[in-house]
Amino acid sequence: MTNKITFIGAGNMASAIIGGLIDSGVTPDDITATAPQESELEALRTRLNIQTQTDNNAAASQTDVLVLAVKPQIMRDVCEALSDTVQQRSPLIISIAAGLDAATIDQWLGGGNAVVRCMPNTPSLVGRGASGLYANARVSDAQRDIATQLMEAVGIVEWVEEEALLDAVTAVSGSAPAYFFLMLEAMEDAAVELGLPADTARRLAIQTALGAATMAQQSDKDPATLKQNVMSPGGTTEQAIQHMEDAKLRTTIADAMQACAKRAQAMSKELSGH
Ligand SMILES: NC(=O)C1=CN([C@@H]2O[C@H](COP(=O)(O)OP(=O)(O)OC[C@H]3O[C@@H](n4cnc5c(N)ncnc54)[C@H](O)[C@@H]3O)[C@@H](O)[C@H]2O)C=CC1
Ligand SMILES: O=C(O)[C@@H]1CCC=N1
Repeated sequence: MTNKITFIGAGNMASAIIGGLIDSGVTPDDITATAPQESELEALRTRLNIQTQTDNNAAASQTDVLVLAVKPQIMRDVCEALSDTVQQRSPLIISIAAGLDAATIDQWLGGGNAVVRCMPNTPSLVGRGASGLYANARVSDAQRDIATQLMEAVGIVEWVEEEALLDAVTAVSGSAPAYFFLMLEAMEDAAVELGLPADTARRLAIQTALGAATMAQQSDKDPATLKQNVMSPGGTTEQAIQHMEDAKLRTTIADAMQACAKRAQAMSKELSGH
């Protein structure tokens, strides 16, 4: 990628993506990150050798790709302050903010922009991210490729052709690392109840999650078959799974994901004002 990329915001998600880009061979000199405080940028500059800037417009005026990586609640102010520069420079806009639609971002940036909306997740920090992407009508095929390359530097990319489906992406991957962390917490606690030391329980549970995910990824069998393969008739796993089914774990997961997607829709209304 020979484009200049600027990140507005240098927090968790921006630094994860920047780290991945550098690992994948992007020249640090081609990457700029901005934040209001020089102190936050200093660590990133020292660690990754990238360019940093406290002035968003100065950074945006030199860039081909502008990644908006600030919290959704301050996005309007940040975009409106950037709109003149963006109108002059016309970079590809990539917003990673939850619950803010492409049309609203475009409008805050003065209109007529190529906007990609991206829903990443925090495992991007370790190169195991999963991102859903949506492009508005102004985004060219070449710009889609740039967005794909950018997010593939930190994990897998899935494009959706309807913007509303990003709410489902938020439910199945954006927010979902937290579901698995909850499962790890609960398994560790239960194993301690069964007598194991907490650190032993944690290591075993984490390795098992990793192993199961790796098997699911590498096997040509679906998760239902892989589950069945662990369950000997009349054995131990059958007891555990029967308990989860009786407790309606599937319904709980479905309800949780519906609530997640609904919150993404509501945030969109609250933040865009329509
Ligand atoms: N954390 C997560 O799991 C996910 C977060 N997101 C989205 O990513 C975006 C960023 O989230 P995080 O990185 O977690 O937040 P964060 O709080 O770690 O980072 C926000 C960054 O914005 C900077 N900032 C604040 N005001 C600014 C301004 N006026 N100009 C430039 N930079 C400014 C902060 O200094 C900080 O570096 C959010 O919109 C969030 O919805 C999306 C998917 C997952
Ligand atoms: O909880 C949130 O709103 C953000 C978006 C997806 C993950 N974290």
